[in-house]
Amino acid sequence: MSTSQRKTNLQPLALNDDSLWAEDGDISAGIDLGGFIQYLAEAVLIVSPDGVIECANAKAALLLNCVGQPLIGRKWPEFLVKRCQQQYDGLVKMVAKRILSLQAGPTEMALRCADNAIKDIELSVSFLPDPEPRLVLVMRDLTYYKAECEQLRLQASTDALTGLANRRGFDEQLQQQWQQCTDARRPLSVVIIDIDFFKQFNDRYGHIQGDACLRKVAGAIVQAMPVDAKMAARYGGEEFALILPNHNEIKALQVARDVQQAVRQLQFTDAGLPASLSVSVSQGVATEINGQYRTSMALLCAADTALYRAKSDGRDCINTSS
Ligand SMILES: Nc1nc2c(ncn2[C@@H]2O[C@H](COP(=O)(O)OP(=O)(O)OP(=O)(O)O)[C@@H](O)[C@H]2O)c(=O)[nH]1
Repeated sequence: MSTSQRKTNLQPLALNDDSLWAEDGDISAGIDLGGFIQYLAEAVLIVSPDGVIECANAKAALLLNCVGQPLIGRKWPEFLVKRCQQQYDGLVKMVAKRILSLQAGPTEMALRCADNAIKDIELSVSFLPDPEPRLVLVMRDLTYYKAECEQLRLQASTDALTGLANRRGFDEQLQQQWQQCTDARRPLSVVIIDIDFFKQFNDRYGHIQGDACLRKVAGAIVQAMPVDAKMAARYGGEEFALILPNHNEIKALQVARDVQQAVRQLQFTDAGLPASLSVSVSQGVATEINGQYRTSMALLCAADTALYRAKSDGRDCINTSS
């Protein structure tokens, strides 16, 4: 390939192609790289192989929270958090040994900006071998993207009506707690809580009031939860569930009694419903303590069976799997 072809056609060539380094031709000859990168939409730095910043565009200064401060001559890796400095050094070493191709990334890294703010970025590194090796770093700010991902992750595991965790959040947390408690041979209890005669409530007062009732019951459950409980979730329509790590059956039963009391005391007069109206819940409790359940799902099934018995025992009561 002629030098003139290479000037206009920057393909990802292999770095172990010795001709790239041996030739005298300047791949960027005629291009004012410092001026050129000012026109780019991305944050771009041009650095020497030992990390000294030679050019930076305005977007890069903005990303590094360095506007109005000198960037040229500073060591670029100092803007990376420690773990990423090692990662970046490794990358450059591989380039020096010509293991990597001309481009690397995008790789997720974290910046420590001039004002010490930490920013997640995606970094792409391209290598300009001629006339002397330089690295072109393109950085994309992931702050907005990460916040949005976190927001979506939270939404995906939250019940919109009550603000409690939903079934997905519950299942994930139960699996985690199951692992931790069984590994450490500590007890783990689950409680399933079901509102009694909720269909009648809906039929009599309407679904809007039914929704308000679900929110009130959720609030009562949260209020009754001990601080070391791991999660209260809306498990289904009018069903809730608790994950109680380090709770043996006696402790879990006490939590269920507290929930029972908190729900019994709920008032609905603020919603214009009769002062005499009360709501109750039936609950099933199951505890894993000595390996009697093989999986978290088996533990949950046992709590569900106990709940079923509480319903047939007349409701507003608590049953255990033992
Ligand atoms: N308002 C409202 N109602 C719901 C929601 N999800 C489920 N439900 C209602 O919950 C009721 C559950 O009825 P059932 O399964 O018969 O249970 P129940 O009437 O509580 O009877 P028992 O559980 O046997 O005491 C149904 O009427 C559903 O429509 C919801 O998000 N909002």
